[in-house]
Amino acid sequence: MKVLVINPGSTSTKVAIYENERCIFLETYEHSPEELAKCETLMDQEPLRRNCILSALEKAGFKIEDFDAIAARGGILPPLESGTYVVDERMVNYLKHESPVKHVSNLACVIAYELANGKVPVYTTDPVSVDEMVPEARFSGIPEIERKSLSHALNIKIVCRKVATELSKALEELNAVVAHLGGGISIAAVEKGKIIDVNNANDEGPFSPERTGELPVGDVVRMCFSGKYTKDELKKKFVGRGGLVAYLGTNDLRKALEMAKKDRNALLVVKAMAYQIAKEIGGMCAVLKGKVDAIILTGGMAHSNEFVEMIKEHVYKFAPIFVLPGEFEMEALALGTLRVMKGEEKAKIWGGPNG
Ligand SMILES: Nc1ncnc2c1ncn2[C@@H]1O[C@H](COP(=O)(O)OP(=O)(O)OP(=O)(O)O)[C@@H](O)[C@H]1O
Ligand SMILES: CCCC(=O)O
Repeated sequence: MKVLVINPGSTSTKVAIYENERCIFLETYEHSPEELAKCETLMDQEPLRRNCILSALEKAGFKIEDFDAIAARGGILPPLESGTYVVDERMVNYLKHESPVKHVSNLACVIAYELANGKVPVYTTDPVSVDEMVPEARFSGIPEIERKSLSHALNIKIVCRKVATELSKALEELNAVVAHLGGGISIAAVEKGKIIDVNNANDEGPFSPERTGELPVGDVVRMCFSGKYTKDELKKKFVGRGGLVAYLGTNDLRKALEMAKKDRNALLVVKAMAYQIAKEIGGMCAVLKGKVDAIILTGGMAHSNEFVEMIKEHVYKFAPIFVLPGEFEMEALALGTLRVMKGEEKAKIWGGPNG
Protein backbone atom coordinates (compact mmCIF):
# COMPACT_ATOMS: atom_id res chain seq x y z
CA MET A 1 0.00 0.00 0.00
CA LYS A 2 1.19 3.52 -0.79
CA VAL A 3 0.42 6.50 1.42
CA LEU A 4 1.16 10.16 0.69
CA VAL A 5 1.85 12.08 3.91
CA ILE A 6 1.39 15.86 4.15
CA ASN A 7 2.53 17.96 7.11
CA PRO A 8 2.70 21.77 6.87
CA GLY A 9 4.67 23.25 9.78
CA SER A 10 5.13 26.87 10.81
CA THR A 11 8.30 27.29 8.73
CA SER A 12 8.28 24.25 6.43
CA THR A 13 6.10 21.86 4.41
CA LYS A 14 7.01 18.18 4.75
CA VAL A 15 5.93 15.59 2.18
CA ALA A 16 6.60 11.86 2.48
CA ILE A 17 5.68 8.71 0.62
CA TYR A 18 5.29 5.45 2.52
CA GLU A 19 5.21 2.02 0.94
CA ASN A 20 3.55 0.14 3.77
CA GLU A 21 5.59 0.92 6.92
CA ARG A 22 8.68 2.04 4.96
CA CYS A 23 9.37 5.67 4.07
CA ILE A 24 10.56 5.70 0.43
CA PHE A 25 10.59 9.47 -0.11
CA LEU A 26 10.82 12.52 2.14
CA GLU A 27 11.14 16.13 1.11
CA THR A 28 11.12 19.23 3.33
CA TYR A 29 10.47 22.66 1.81
CA GLU A 30 11.58 25.55 4.01
CA HIS A 31 9.55 28.78 3.89
CA SER A 32 11.27 32.07 4.65
CA PRO A 33 9.50 34.62 6.87
CA GLU A 34 9.41 36.96 3.82
CA GLU A 35 7.66 34.32 1.70
CA LEU A 36 5.06 33.66 4.41
CA ALA A 37 4.60 37.37 5.17
CA LYS A 38 3.18 37.80 1.63
CA CYS A 39 0.17 35.71 2.71
CA GLU A 40 -2.24 37.85 4.69
CA THR A 41 -4.22 34.98 6.21
CA LEU A 42 -3.31 31.39 7.01
CA MET A 43 -5.53 30.07 4.22
CA ASP A 44 -3.70 32.40 1.77
CA GLN A 45 -0.74 30.01 2.20
CA GLU A 46 -2.70 27.21 0.54
CA PRO A 47 -1.33 27.65 -3.03
CA LEU A 48 2.26 27.91 -1.76
CA ARG A 49 1.95 24.74 0.31
CA ARG A 50 0.03 22.88 -2.43
CA ASN A 51 2.78 23.72 -4.96
CA CYS A 52 5.37 22.16 -2.61
CA ILE A 53 3.36 18.93 -2.56
CA LEU A 54 2.95 18.94 -6.34
CA SER A 55 6.72 19.53 -6.79
CA ALA A 56 7.45 16.65 -4.43
CA LEU A 57 5.14 14.34 -6.38
CA GLU A 58 6.79 15.32 -9.65
CA LYS A 59 10.23 14.73 -8.16
CA ALA A 60 9.19 11.31 -6.82
CA GLY A 61 7.48 10.40 -10.12
CA PHE A 62 3.99 9.79 -8.67
CA LYS A 63 0.47 11.02 -9.40
CA ILE A 64 -2.29 11.33 -6.80
CA GLU A 65 -4.08 8.32 -8.29
CA ASP A 66 -1.03 6.14 -7.50
CA PHE A 67 -1.79 6.32 -3.76
CA ASP A 68 -4.12 4.15 -1.71
CA ALA A 69 -4.62 7.02 0.75
CA ILE A 70 -3.42 10.44 1.83
CA ALA A 71 -2.51 11.03 5.48
CA ALA A 72 -2.74 14.70 6.48
CA ARG A 73 -1.76 16.40 9.75
CA GLY A 74 -4.88 17.26 11.70
CA GLY A 75 -5.64 20.79 12.74
CA ILE A 76 -7.60 22.51 15.47
CA LEU A 77 -10.95 20.79 15.50
CA PRO A 78 -13.20 20.88 18.55
CA PRO A 79 -11.94 18.52 21.31
CA LEU A 80 -11.99 14.91 20.04
CA GLU A 81 -10.86 11.36 20.85
CA SER A 82 -7.47 10.05 19.79
CA GLY A 83 -7.47 7.98 16.60
CA THR A 84 -7.56 8.14 12.81
CA TYR A 85 -10.41 10.11 11.25
CA VAL A 86 -11.89 10.20 7.76
CA VAL A 87 -11.33 13.67 6.31
CA ASP A 88 -14.65 14.75 4.78
CA GLU A 89 -16.16 17.94 3.43
CA ARG A 90 -17.61 18.93 6.80
CA MET A 91 -14.21 18.68 8.48
CA VAL A 92 -12.54 20.63 5.68
CA ASN A 93 -15.14 23.41 5.87
CA TYR A 94 -14.69 23.63 9.63
CA LEU A 95 -10.90 23.86 9.35
CA LYS A 96 -11.17 26.45 6.59
CA HIS A 97 -13.81 28.75 8.05
CA GLU A 98 -14.57 27.99 11.68
CA SER A 99 -11.50 26.73 13.51
CA PRO A 100 -11.00 29.08 16.49
CA VAL A 101 -7.19 28.95 16.29
CA LYS A 102 -5.43 29.73 13.01
CA HIS A 103 -2.86 26.96 13.41
CA VAL A 104 -0.79 25.94 10.38
CA SER A 105 -1.88 22.31 10.74
CA ASN A 106 -5.39 23.41 9.67
CA LEU A 107 -4.04 23.61 6.10
CA ALA A 108 -3.08 19.95 5.71
CA CYS A 109 -6.54 18.36 5.50
CA VAL A 110 -7.84 21.22 3.35
CA ILE A 111 -5.07 20.75 0.77
CA ALA A 112 -5.15 16.93 0.92
CA TYR A 113 -8.92 16.83 0.37
CA GLU A 114 -8.69 19.14 -2.65
CA LEU A 115 -5.80 17.19 -4.16
CA ALA A 116 -7.58 13.85 -3.61
CA ASN A 117 -10.66 15.22 -5.37
CA GLY A 118 -12.72 12.19 -4.36
CA LYS A 119 -10.33 9.71 -6.03
CA VAL A 120 -8.29 8.76 -2.96
CA PRO A 121 -9.41 8.56 0.71
CA VAL A 122 -7.92 11.12 3.08
CA TYR A 123 -7.30 10.47 6.78
CA THR A 124 -5.91 12.38 9.71
CA THR A 125 -4.50 10.95 12.94
CA ASP A 126 -4.34 12.46 16.43
CA PRO A 127 -4.95 16.14 15.65
CA VAL A 128 -3.66 18.91 17.91
CA SER A 129 -7.05 19.02 19.69
CA VAL A 130 -7.10 15.38 20.89
CA ASP A 131 -8.74 15.59 24.30
CA GLU A 132 -8.58 12.76 26.83
CA MET A 133 -8.27 14.94 29.94
CA VAL A 134 -9.81 13.77 33.20
CA PRO A 135 -12.52 16.08 34.63
CA GLU A 136 -10.33 17.48 37.40
CA ALA A 137 -7.71 18.59 34.86
CA ARG A 138 -10.20 20.89 33.15
CA PHE A 139 -10.49 23.42 35.99
CA SER A 140 -8.62 26.69 35.59
CA GLY A 141 -9.69 28.49 38.73
CA ILE A 142 -12.69 30.39 37.33
CA PRO A 143 -15.81 28.85 35.75
CA GLU A 144 -15.62 31.06 32.64
CA ILE A 145 -12.28 29.55 31.60
CA GLU A 146 -11.89 25.82 31.00
CA ARG A 147 -8.41 24.43 30.39
CA LYS A 148 -7.94 23.20 26.82
CA SER A 149 -6.14 20.12 25.55
CA LEU A 150 -4.05 21.50 22.66
CA SER A 151 -0.80 19.59 22.38
CA HIS A 152 1.70 17.76 20.19
CA ALA A 153 -0.63 14.73 20.54
CA LEU A 154 0.56 13.07 17.30
CA ASN A 155 4.17 12.84 18.42
CA ILE A 156 3.26 12.12 22.04
CA LYS A 157 1.20 9.08 21.03
CA ILE A 158 3.81 7.60 18.69
CA VAL A 159 6.68 7.92 21.17
CA CYS A 160 4.46 6.21 23.75
CA ARG A 161 3.87 3.35 21.29
CA LYS A 162 7.65 3.06 20.71
CA VAL A 163 8.52 3.03 24.41
CA ALA A 164 5.66 0.63 25.21
CA THR A 165 7.10 -1.78 22.62
CA GLU A 166 10.56 -1.41 24.21
CA LEU A 167 9.02 -2.26 27.59
CA SER A 168 7.06 -5.19 26.06
CA LYS A 169 3.76 -3.51 26.89
CA ALA A 170 0.73 -2.52 24.86
CA LEU A 171 0.13 1.23 24.55
CA GLU A 172 -2.97 0.72 26.72
CA GLU A 173 -0.74 -0.58 29.55
CA LEU A 174 1.73 2.31 29.56
CA ASN A 175 1.90 5.09 32.15
CA ALA A 176 4.35 7.78 31.07
CA VAL A 177 5.20 11.44 31.30
CA VAL A 178 6.05 12.71 27.83
CA ALA A 179 7.87 16.01 27.32
CA HIS A 180 7.71 17.17 23.68
CA LEU A 181 10.47 19.78 23.55
CA GLY A 182 10.08 21.66 20.26
CA GLY A 183 9.51 25.29 19.30
CA GLY A 184 6.53 24.84 21.63
CA ILE A 185 6.48 22.49 24.60
CA SER A 186 3.78 19.96 25.59
CA ILE A 187 4.25 17.91 28.75
CA ALA A 188 1.68 15.16 29.10
CA ALA A 189 0.63 12.69 31.76
CA VAL A 190 -0.24 9.51 29.85
CA GLU A 191 -2.23 6.95 31.82
CA LYS A 192 -2.89 3.58 30.16
CA GLY A 193 -2.09 5.21 26.80
CA LYS A 194 -4.40 8.20 27.27
CA ILE A 195 -3.31 11.84 27.65
CA ILE A 196 -5.17 12.54 30.89
CA ASP A 197 -3.54 15.94 31.43
CA VAL A 198 -1.27 18.15 29.34
CA ASN A 199 -0.25 21.78 29.35
CA ASN A 200 -1.83 23.74 26.51
CA ALA A 201 1.33 24.24 24.43
CA ASN A 202 0.32 27.78 23.50
CA ASP A 203 -0.75 29.13 26.87
CA GLU A 204 0.62 27.09 29.74
CA GLY A 205 3.59 25.12 31.02
CA PRO A 206 7.28 25.99 30.73
CA PHE A 207 8.66 28.76 28.54
CA SER A 208 9.92 27.35 25.25
CA PRO A 209 12.20 28.53 22.41
CA GLU A 210 9.52 30.96 21.22
CA ARG A 211 6.61 30.92 23.68
CA THR A 212 6.23 32.30 27.19
CA GLY A 213 4.14 29.44 28.56
CA GLU A 214 2.38 30.24 31.83
CA LEU A 215 2.74 33.84 33.10
CA PRO A 216 1.86 35.58 36.40
CA VAL A 217 -1.74 36.59 35.74
CA GLY A 218 -1.72 39.97 37.54
CA ASP A 219 1.24 41.19 35.49
CA VAL A 220 -0.40 40.01 32.27
CA VAL A 221 -3.56 41.98 33.12
CA ARG A 222 -1.44 45.07 33.78
CA MET A 223 0.29 44.63 30.41
CA CYS A 224 -3.02 44.22 28.60
CA PHE A 225 -4.36 47.48 30.03
CA SER A 226 -1.12 49.47 29.84
CA GLY A 227 -2.10 50.97 26.49
CA LYS A 228 1.34 50.04 25.19
CA TYR A 229 0.26 47.04 23.09
CA THR A 230 -2.47 45.98 20.69
CA LYS A 231 -4.11 42.58 21.19
CA ASP A 232 -2.17 41.17 18.21
CA GLU A 233 1.13 42.52 19.52
CA LEU A 234 0.56 40.85 22.87
CA LYS A 235 -0.43 37.53 21.27
CA LYS A 236 2.80 37.57 19.25
CA LYS A 237 4.81 38.54 22.31
CA PHE A 238 3.49 35.48 24.15
CA VAL A 239 3.49 32.97 21.27
CA GLY A 240 6.24 33.52 18.69
CA ARG A 241 8.39 36.12 20.44
CA GLY A 242 8.45 34.77 23.98
CA GLY A 243 10.77 32.35 25.78
CA LEU A 244 14.33 32.06 24.43
CA VAL A 245 13.56 34.62 21.69
CA ALA A 246 12.60 37.22 24.31
CA TYR A 247 15.58 36.55 26.59
CA LEU A 248 18.32 35.81 24.06
CA GLY A 249 17.05 36.90 20.62
CA THR A 250 17.09 33.37 19.17
CA ASN A 251 14.67 30.45 19.02
CA ASP A 252 17.54 28.07 18.33
CA LEU A 253 18.69 26.11 21.39
CA ARG A 254 21.99 25.34 19.63
CA LYS A 255 22.74 29.08 19.41
CA ALA A 256 21.59 29.63 22.98
CA LEU A 257 23.97 26.89 24.18
CA GLU A 258 26.82 28.49 22.22
CA MET A 259 26.05 31.84 23.86
CA ALA A 260 25.92 30.10 27.26
CA LYS A 261 29.59 29.09 26.92
CA LYS A 262 30.65 32.74 27.22
CA ASP A 263 27.71 34.45 28.85
CA ARG A 264 26.48 33.54 32.35
CA ASN A 265 23.11 35.14 31.77
CA ALA A 266 22.52 33.00 28.66
CA LEU A 267 23.46 29.91 30.68
CA LEU A 268 20.98 30.91 33.38
CA VAL A 269 18.19 31.33 30.80
CA VAL A 270 18.79 27.84 29.33
CA LYS A 271 18.96 26.36 32.84
CA ALA A 272 15.71 28.15 33.73
CA MET A 273 13.97 26.56 30.74
CA ALA A 274 15.23 23.11 31.80
CA TYR A 275 14.13 23.86 35.38
CA GLN A 276 10.59 24.81 34.28
CA ILE A 277 10.37 21.68 32.10
CA ALA A 278 11.49 19.51 35.03
CA LYS A 279 8.94 21.17 37.32
CA GLU A 280 6.13 20.37 34.84
CA ILE A 281 7.39 16.77 34.51
CA GLY A 282 7.30 16.47 38.32
CA GLY A 283 3.72 17.78 38.35
CA MET A 284 2.66 15.21 35.75
CA CYS A 285 4.31 12.44 37.84
CA ALA A 286 2.02 13.56 40.66
CA VAL A 287 -0.98 13.40 38.27
CA LEU A 288 -0.04 9.73 37.73
CA LYS A 289 0.29 9.25 41.52
CA GLY A 290 3.91 8.26 41.02
CA LYS A 291 3.01 5.19 38.92
CA VAL A 292 5.27 6.12 36.00
CA ASP A 293 6.85 3.49 33.72
CA ALA A 294 8.83 6.05 31.75
CA ILE A 295 9.68 9.71 31.37
CA ILE A 296 10.05 10.33 27.64
CA LEU A 297 11.99 13.34 26.30
CA THR A 298 11.33 14.03 22.62
CA GLY A 299 11.24 16.93 20.08
CA GLY A 300 14.09 18.94 18.56
CA MET A 301 15.66 20.06 21.85
CA ALA A 302 16.06 16.44 22.99
CA HIS A 303 18.91 16.25 20.44
CA SER A 304 21.09 18.18 22.88
CA ASN A 305 22.72 15.93 25.48
CA GLU A 306 23.73 18.98 27.45
CA PHE A 307 20.14 20.20 27.70
CA VAL A 308 18.78 16.70 28.39
CA GLU A 309 21.25 16.38 31.30
CA MET A 310 20.00 19.69 32.76
CA ILE A 311 16.48 18.21 32.89
CA LYS A 312 17.56 14.75 34.01
CA GLU A 313 19.35 16.02 37.10
CA HIS A 314 15.97 17.18 38.46
CA VAL A 315 13.80 14.18 37.51
CA TYR A 316 16.02 11.08 37.30
CA LYS A 317 14.67 9.73 40.59
CA PHE A 318 11.06 9.66 39.39
CA ALA A 319 11.19 6.99 36.63
CA PRO A 320 13.46 5.54 33.91
CA ILE A 321 14.18 8.18 31.25
CA PHE A 322 13.90 7.51 27.51
CA VAL A 323 15.25 10.08 25.04
CA LEU A 324 13.72 10.00 21.54
CA PRO A 325 15.08 13.13 19.85
CA GLY A 326 13.22 14.84 17.01
CA GLU A 327 9.65 14.20 16.02
CA PHE A 328 8.00 11.21 14.38
CA GLU A 329 4.98 12.95 12.93
CA MET A 330 5.32 11.71 9.34
CA GLU A 331 5.67 8.12 10.54
CA ALA A 332 2.75 8.57 12.98
CA LEU A 333 0.49 9.85 10.20
CA ALA A 334 1.48 7.06 7.80
CA LEU A 335 1.09 4.32 10.43
CA GLY A 336 -2.25 5.71 11.63
CA THR A 337 -3.62 5.57 8.09
CA LEU A 338 -2.12 2.12 7.45
CA ARG A 339 -3.74 0.71 10.62
CA VAL A 340 -7.09 1.76 9.18
CA MET A 341 -6.35 0.60 5.61
CA LYS A 342 -5.26 -2.80 6.93
CA GLY A 343 -8.37 -3.16 9.07
CA GLU A 344 -6.41 -3.14 12.37
CA GLU A 345 -8.34 -0.09 13.54
CA LYS A 346 -11.67 1.42 12.53
CA ALA A 347 -11.57 4.92 11.02
CA LYS A 348 -13.57 7.41 13.06
CA ILE A 349 -16.08 9.76 11.47
CA TRP A 350 -15.99 13.26 12.89
CA GLY A 351 -19.42 14.18 14.19
CA GLY A 352 -19.20 17.89 13.35
CA PRO A 353 -18.73 20.88 15.69
CA ASN A 354 -21.62 19.83 17.95
CA GLY A 355 -21.45 16.10 17.55
N1 LIG B 1 20.78 19.06 17.37
C1 LIG B 1 20.15 19.93 18.14
N2 LIG B 1 20.69 20.34 19.31
C2 LIG B 1 20.06 21.23 20.09
N3 LIG B 1 18.87 21.77 19.80
C3 LIG B 1 18.29 21.42 18.66
C4 LIG B 1 18.88 20.47 17.76
N4 LIG B 1 18.03 20.32 16.73
C5 LIG B 1 16.97 21.14 16.95
N5 LIG B 1 17.13 21.78 18.11
C6 LIG B 1 16.24 22.78 18.72
O1 LIG B 1 14.91 22.30 18.80
C7 LIG B 1 14.01 23.40 18.70
C8 LIG B 1 13.00 23.11 17.61
O2 LIG B 1 12.45 21.84 17.80
P1 LIG B 1 11.51 21.18 16.69
O3 LIG B 1 12.22 21.14 15.40
O4 LIG B 1 10.95 19.93 17.29
O5 LIG B 1 10.37 22.30 16.65
P2 LIG B 1 9.28 22.62 15.57
O6 LIG B 1 8.93 21.38 14.80
O7 LIG B 1 9.65 23.84 14.81
O8 LIG B 1 8.10 23.03 16.53
P3 LIG B 1 7.10 22.11 17.33
O9 LIG B 1 7.85 20.91 17.81
O10 LIG B 1 6.62 23.00 18.44
O11 LIG B 1 6.00 21.75 16.35
C9 LIG B 1 14.83 24.62 18.37
O12 LIG B 1 15.07 25.37 19.52
C10 LIG B 1 16.11 24.01 17.84
O13 LIG B 1 17.19 24.87 18.02
C1 LIG C 1 -0.65 23.78 20.07
C2 LIG C 1 0.19 22.51 20.05
C3 LIG C 1 0.83 22.16 18.78
C4 LIG C 1 1.87 23.14 18.35
O1 LIG C 1 2.37 23.91 19.15
O2 LIG C 1 2.23 23.13 17.18
